[in-house]
Amino acid sequence: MPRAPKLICRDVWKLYGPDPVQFLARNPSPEDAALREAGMIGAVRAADVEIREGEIFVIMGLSGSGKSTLVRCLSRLVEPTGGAIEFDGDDLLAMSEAQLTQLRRKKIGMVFQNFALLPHLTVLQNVAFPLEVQGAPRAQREARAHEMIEIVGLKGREHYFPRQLSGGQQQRVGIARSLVGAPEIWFLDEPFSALDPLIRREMQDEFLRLQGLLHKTIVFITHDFDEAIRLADRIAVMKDGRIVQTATPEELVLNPATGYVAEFTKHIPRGKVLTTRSVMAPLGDGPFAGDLEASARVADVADAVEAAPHPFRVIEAGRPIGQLGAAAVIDVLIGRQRAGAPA
Ligand SMILES: Nc1ncnc2c1ncn2[C@@H]1O[C@H](COP(=O)(O)OP(=O)(O)OP(=O)(O)O)[C@@H](O)[C@H]1O
Repeated sequence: MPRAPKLICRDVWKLYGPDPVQFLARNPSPEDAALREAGMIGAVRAADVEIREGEIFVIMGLSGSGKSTLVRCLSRLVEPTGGAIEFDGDDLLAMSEAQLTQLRRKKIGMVFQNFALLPHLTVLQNVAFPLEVQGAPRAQREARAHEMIEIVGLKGREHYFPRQLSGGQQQRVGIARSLVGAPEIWFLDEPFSALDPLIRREMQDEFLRLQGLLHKTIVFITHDFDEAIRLADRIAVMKDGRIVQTATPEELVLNPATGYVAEFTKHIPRGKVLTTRSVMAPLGDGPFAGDLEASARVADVADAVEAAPHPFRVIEAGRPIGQLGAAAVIDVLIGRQRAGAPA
């Protein structure tokens, strides 16, 4: 079902250099050479993004590609040089400082790579802090903070200080704090990149569990394509300030728009990304071993399909649309392409 757009940005630019607003007015769509000549850095260039309600939208790109600058433009922590941004249908760029402060306090939650906790406050005080800034009464803010601490699995550690917690636990505090004001949109800027790989994976699972409970609209920055495909509904790939492709993980792998995107997707195990829908064969007469959802990932159904004596039917919206047998699953898992095969 198509979801309503929550945040839309059109032709957003952020240039650093001498008099960027004037420069962009004179050159509405400057290419590399024009930027270089004028001594400009094109941190974000002509970004078009539509973030839909309830989706996990991942912005992926290497260091310096413009991810953080773009996300900061989306909350106007950085002032865009040009373009248009709408938040819930309101013109973000027309808002006053006071309106922006309200918006950031009430509707936006943020989590950062370095946790950004206040070292002299306890877990409880850190999590309750945004509500304190808003002037909520103590009992109310502590009750709400306790709720969030429990939801991120830190019950019992309310009175610890950040230095007494592991990195993963500190980030849980950061997550709880970002959620305490019940934001409508949640920005996470490389939240797990300071964590070691095992904890990082655990936190990704935890994040997906939380999203299953909370259904937030999420903008998640990462430079790690593996992380992006695990978490994303859609991914925008950035390079040199530009968004080179916005697509589902599956579309990125099947139809990379550029060689650059193809390079990123090359090492991804296809079974983790491809769905049964994109690798199924036309529906035969049976017999069938059972039914699979069209949106299920091949890796998740591989064991069942391989062990069964017959193919499975692939079902979409309650109707069979194709079939999937062991040979096709094995092709995906070992990366073998057959002539005429769908993927
Ligand atoms: N205040 C600034 N002044 C000048 N250039 C800047 C400024 N902020 C960012 N840039 C430049 O803009 C480009 C994009 O930076 P940005 O931090 O958005 O990239 P990123 O993809 O988030 O990188 P990272 O993953 O390393 O955080 C970089 O070339 C950076 O040097």
